[in-house]
Amino acid sequence: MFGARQQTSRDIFLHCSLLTADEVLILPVWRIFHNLFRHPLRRFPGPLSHGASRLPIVAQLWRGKLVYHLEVLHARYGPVVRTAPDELSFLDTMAWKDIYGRRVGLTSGVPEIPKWQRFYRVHATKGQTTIMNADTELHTRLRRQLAQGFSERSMREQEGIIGGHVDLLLRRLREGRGTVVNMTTWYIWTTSDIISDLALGSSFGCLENQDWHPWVRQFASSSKEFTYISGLRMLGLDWLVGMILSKILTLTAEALKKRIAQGVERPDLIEELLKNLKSEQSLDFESIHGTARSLILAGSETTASLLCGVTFQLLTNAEALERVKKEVRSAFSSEKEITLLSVNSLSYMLACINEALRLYPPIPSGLPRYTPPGGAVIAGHDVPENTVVYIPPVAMYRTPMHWTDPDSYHPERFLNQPDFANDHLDALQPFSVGPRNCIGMNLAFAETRLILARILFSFDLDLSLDSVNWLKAQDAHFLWRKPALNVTLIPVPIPN
Ligand code: HEM
Repeated sequence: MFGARQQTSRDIFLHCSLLTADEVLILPVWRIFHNLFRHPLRRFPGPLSHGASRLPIVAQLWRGKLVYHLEVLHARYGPVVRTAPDELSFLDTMAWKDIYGRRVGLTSGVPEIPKWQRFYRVHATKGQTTIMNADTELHTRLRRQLAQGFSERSMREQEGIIGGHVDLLLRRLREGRGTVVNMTTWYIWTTSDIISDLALGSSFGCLENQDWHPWVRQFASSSKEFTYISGLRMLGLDWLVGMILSKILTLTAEALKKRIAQGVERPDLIEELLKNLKSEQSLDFESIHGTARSLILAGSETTASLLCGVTFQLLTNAEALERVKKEVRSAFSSEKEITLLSVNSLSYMLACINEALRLYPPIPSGLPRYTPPGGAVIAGHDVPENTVVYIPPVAMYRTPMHWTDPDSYHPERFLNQPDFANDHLDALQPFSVGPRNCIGMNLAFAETRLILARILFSFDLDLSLDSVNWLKAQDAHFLWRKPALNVTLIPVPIPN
């Protein structure tokens, strides 16, 4: 009996070692064979190596070069490319609506294509659900409750909070008169202070202290880690992710608890979520906390990138800089006149911002969706179920398929100039489209317009020599890894 048990254990051990060998050798070979010769996506164009395995894409992601790599692949293989065994990348403008623009709910009859959770779970703590990764039902609820905080009316009420931080930024920049300042840092500090004030009820205080808040510093330096985690998930190594996540995520729970304890009405982004905290419809604390953190993650680095991008483009395009300065300085006679509302009349400056979004989209990486049972039709292609699909923004915004002189900065393309009549302006969707598009778009535009107009009104700017190549070959780890953007600011005399 004992012998038989021993025999069984040995059998199991042998079997396990065979299985391991299987996994290491036979399964991958079989899988590669399957991916290349039997997989339903085999008819789509793309490099053999990418059709065989996801490793080449993950390697580019980890190197921070994926956004450029996708540009090269599309230039070589056309508007649809098989970028991994079960993955397609699209450059057709119709794909925006087909991938992201599905309507939720019975009236439309077409459900949304869900987010690819292997990618989206990365930003949550273990098991935590946020607006970014919630299923359709919870997402609809969260979005409805948050929408109020992002309405036109709320933004007018928030002007005091936003304006206060912008005033402080301008004061700090004046203090450094004539010296070289790193605008990357000032912009990140400003947008982080604004969004923390609006999402948590108290500001991180970076501008006040002229120093990094630990959370902001951690996020600014952790985008690379997020990409590593993302890649591990894509390769199916979730257990490793669990170990790493708990180390790099800091919780903002304390600030939120204080905001709840205050109990006051405040025109911020989470007022509506907190009002319902005690009702049956309410979300639990962790979901609110996760969502508040998502707001900060989504709203700080992105808006700072847009500000950096437009500043850099203007400082390297003298004609555009002169024209936008003239527009701003002739529209206002004092800083006080520059408000969230009044900046909307600056049509050339708005075109400059749009063109900066094209050449430097704050979210340069594709946002992956996963086709549901039955598959989907995308840009006229029948795509089978369980396929990862996305639009790669950098490739989309720089392809000659959609843009005249795509690598140069021409704000005029957004002002109906005949030279750019063949441009496909609807290819540019930096805030995405559909039910999961950016809820903070108006806020991002408002902050960017206000800050840019105030800076252009108050300073002459000069790019430092060491920042002339700021944009060239910047790595993208989901978000850009922005180096220092060094600029000299000369205060313009204030008119009497
Ligand atoms: C220039 C700045 C910004 C850009 C380019 C941008 C872009 C985007 C994009 C492309 C998405 C879709 C993400 C996806 O499909 O996974 C998104 C979602 C989101 N953004 Fe923004 N964003 C910006 C600023 C902001 C700001 C200031 C906030 C304010 C809190 C914000 C909050 C959000 C939220 C909460 C979502 C998720 C929406 C949902 O799932 O319903 N974003 N953003």
